[in-house]
This record gives sequence, C-alpha cells and structure tokens, in this order.
Amino acid sequence: MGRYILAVNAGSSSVKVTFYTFANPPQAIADAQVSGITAPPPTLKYRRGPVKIKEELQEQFRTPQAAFQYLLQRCFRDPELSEVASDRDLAYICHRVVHGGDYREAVEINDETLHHLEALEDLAPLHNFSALEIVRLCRKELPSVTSITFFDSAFHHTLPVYVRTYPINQQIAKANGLRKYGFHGISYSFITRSVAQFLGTSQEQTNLIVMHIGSGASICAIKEGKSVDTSMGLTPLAGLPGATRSGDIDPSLVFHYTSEAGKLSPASTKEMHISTAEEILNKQSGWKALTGTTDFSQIAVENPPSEAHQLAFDILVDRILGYIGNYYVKLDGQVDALVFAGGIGEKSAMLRRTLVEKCQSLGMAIDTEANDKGPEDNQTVIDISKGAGKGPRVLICQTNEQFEMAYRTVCSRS
Ligand SMILES: Nc1ncnc2c1ncn2[C@@H]1O[C@H](COP(=O)(O)OP(=O)(O)O)[C@@H](O)[C@H]1O
Ligand SMILES: CC(=O)OP(=O)(O)O
Ligand SMILES: [Mg+2]
Repeated sequence: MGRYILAVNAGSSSVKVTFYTFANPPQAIADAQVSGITAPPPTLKYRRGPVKIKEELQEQFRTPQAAFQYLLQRCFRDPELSEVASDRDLAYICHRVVHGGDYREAVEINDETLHHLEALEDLAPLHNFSALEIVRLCRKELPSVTSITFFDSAFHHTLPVYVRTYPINQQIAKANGLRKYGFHGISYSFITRSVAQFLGTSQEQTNLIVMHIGSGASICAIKEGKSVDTSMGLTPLAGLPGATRSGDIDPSLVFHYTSEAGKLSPASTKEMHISTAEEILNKQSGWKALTGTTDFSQIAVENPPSEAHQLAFDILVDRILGYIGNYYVKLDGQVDALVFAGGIGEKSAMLRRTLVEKCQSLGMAIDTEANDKGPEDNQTVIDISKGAGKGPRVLICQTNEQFEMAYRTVCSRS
C-alpha cells in the first residue's frame, strides 16, 4: 500500500486535488486545480512546495471527470513530484460528495456503499453526479486504492427536528427524504476545530456564526461545536444567492417563470434527471444573471461598473444580514465569533467591512487595517475585530476541505 493520500474536491466548475503525506497532521506535497470548466478556457493552478504555476489550458474539458483525469496524469508525470507517480504510491483517495443523505460519517467505498450513494444521486443529481463519476473512475483505473467519501451534509446531522423538518405532508416527506440537510459541512468542521484552537477553547464550548461564501454560499449557526441551523436545505439551492444560484425565492415563482420550467432540462441525460426549473435556478441565476459575471471580485468594488453590480452586492449583503440576525437570536446572543470563510469570505475585504459595520448593534466592530490586509498564506485564522471584549470577535478562517478529509482519514486509520 502506498503512503500518500489524494483528496479530491469536484465542483460543477472546478476540480481541486491535493496530495498529502499520511502523517498527523497531513502535509500537502502538491496541490492542483482546474477552474473555469464551464467558462473556457480552463485555467490550471499548480503548487508544489515553493513552486507555483498558473496557466490557461488548451484542453477543453467537457466534464469534471475529464479535468480530474488531466490533473492526475499531470501530477503523476511530473518528474519533480516523484513521490506520487502511480496508484502504487497512494493509500487512500478522499472524495468530497455534497449530498450524503442520512450518512453521519464518511464511508469507505465498496459495491454496497457505492450502490447506496448511487440511489442518492436522484435526490441531488446536480451536486453528486460529478463526484460519483470520479469515484467510479478511480475504482476502475486505480483499483488498488481505497476510496473514502466525505459528505458536506454529515456535519449537520445535529440539526434539531424542528429546524430540519419542512411543514409539508410528513408521509411524503419521509418517503422521499424531503428535509433540510445542509451543506459545506466538511468546511464547517475544519473551521470549528481551527477557530476553537485559535480562541483557546474546546469545540464543545464554542459558539459561532460561520459564513462559507464562495460561488456557492451558506451560513451556519454553531452551538457548543455543533450545527444547530444552516441556510442551505434539501439541496444547496436554498438560502443565500450564489454565483449562478438564486438562493431563496418564493417556490411558486417556478410555476410563473415559464411553462417549460417543469419539463426535463436539455442537459438531462439517462443518468441525470433535472428539470428546467432546477437548471435555471441553479445555473442561470445568482449574480451571473444580474451582472453577467460569476467573478465576485468584479462586483465587490468601490465604484461598481453598473447599477446591476451594486444591486448584486446589496442583495448578498441583505440576505447574509438576515441570517446573522436570525442566528444571533437563536444562539441567545452567546456568540464567540463571526467567521468569514470561502473564496469570497476570505478575499473580499469590502464585503466583510460592509457586513460588520451593519452589525454594530450586536457589538461587532472591524479593524480596517487588519481587514484590508487579510490573512497570509500560512495563517489559518486571523482576528480582524476592533475593541476586543465588547461583542463577538470577527475572524477570517482560510478553510480547507481537502485537508479536512485527509486529516480525518489519518485520525481514523492510524
Ligand atoms: N478578491 C476577491 N474579491 C471577491 N471575490 C473573490 C476574490 N477572489 C476570488 N473571489 C471569488 O471567490 C469565488 C470562488 O470561491 P470558492 O470558495 O473557491 O468557490 P467554489 O468552491 O464554490 O468554487 C469566485 O466567485 C471568485 O469570484
Ligand atoms: C455545496 C456547495 O454549494 O458547494 P460549492 O460551494 O463548492 O459549490
Ligand atoms: Mg467550494
């Protein structure tokens, strides 16, 4: 058996892979990602030790699986990365799977568990399909390596019944698994541990409001280290808007949008049954629909290029504030910190400043200089609050889903 762990994080528009040593804590030896799969040309980012490469690729990837295969071969063939040259060097492959249904823990893949996960694909075809295609590919092409799937939803198994239940016919709800699951849980698990460590408290004593704001965005209320509410629902569509997702809307909107909305979408294949409405609300909405760009760094600017850009920013701020107020009350005002994470949460000083200034009434304040500077590459958590002691601290956490999966693999198997 090899000595390295490969962690894979496949999204609809990007695939990230990281190789780790099997050590506690795991050390990353190389990190590669392809982004822009849906908006060609795709770009490659590759990091090996101090070496950083960024290039536009000639290749066109039709699917995340194809991008994964490209990344794997590129790493295996890199003469400077001789530690991992083939499947013989790998002990485990960790896969991020967004929807884990009722699974509370990670699952080692065998015929039976894979079959179970395939049944879940129906509940979340848009979000699980690519990840499971990569799992199937690994089983075929790297059969000697054990695959483990980690679920975004698992962290939220502690949601109270009244939070996870939708007020609809309960027989139908139970038969079809219709409830709030919540997502980004691999990230929330990493953040909870890292922030507790940073604050010098145990996780069981840590209460947080955490935002994972990337091209998919969610927020989570964490009480005594456990998720007690989160903004995503049955699928990652609920809650906050994202790059191409609407977030919460009146569900009736679907029936008024177009008479075609209920039909199968043109993207539906034999394996993947999604309706036109799902396609529109997941892939043709959000700030892309408002502004034409999925890149939030073009939206969060002092002088936005159009009113639509300003509107997209204001909508996100408004929806996030609604949840902060909601969760602050649900946590009885006992909040140790408000935490920013995810690509946008970690990089947009303007979004953080705007939000924290609007949370003044909760005793929060931001140190403008620390906020503008943001974290260094090697800093997992930093404090950007001003006037310590008055209200919740304001923190940035550079989250790392791949690390979290590798870490848990090492902890449970060494
Ligand atoms: N400096 C920045 N300011 C605002 N947004 C940024 C900045 N840099 C990157 N982003 C945004 O971060 C998002 C990607 O975040 P990430 O968490 O990696 O997303 P995902 O995992 O959902 O693909 C993109 O929408 C990108 O535009
Ligand atoms: C659950 C989800 O939305 O994931 P991502 O932010 O990676 O798209
Ligand atoms: Mg992500």
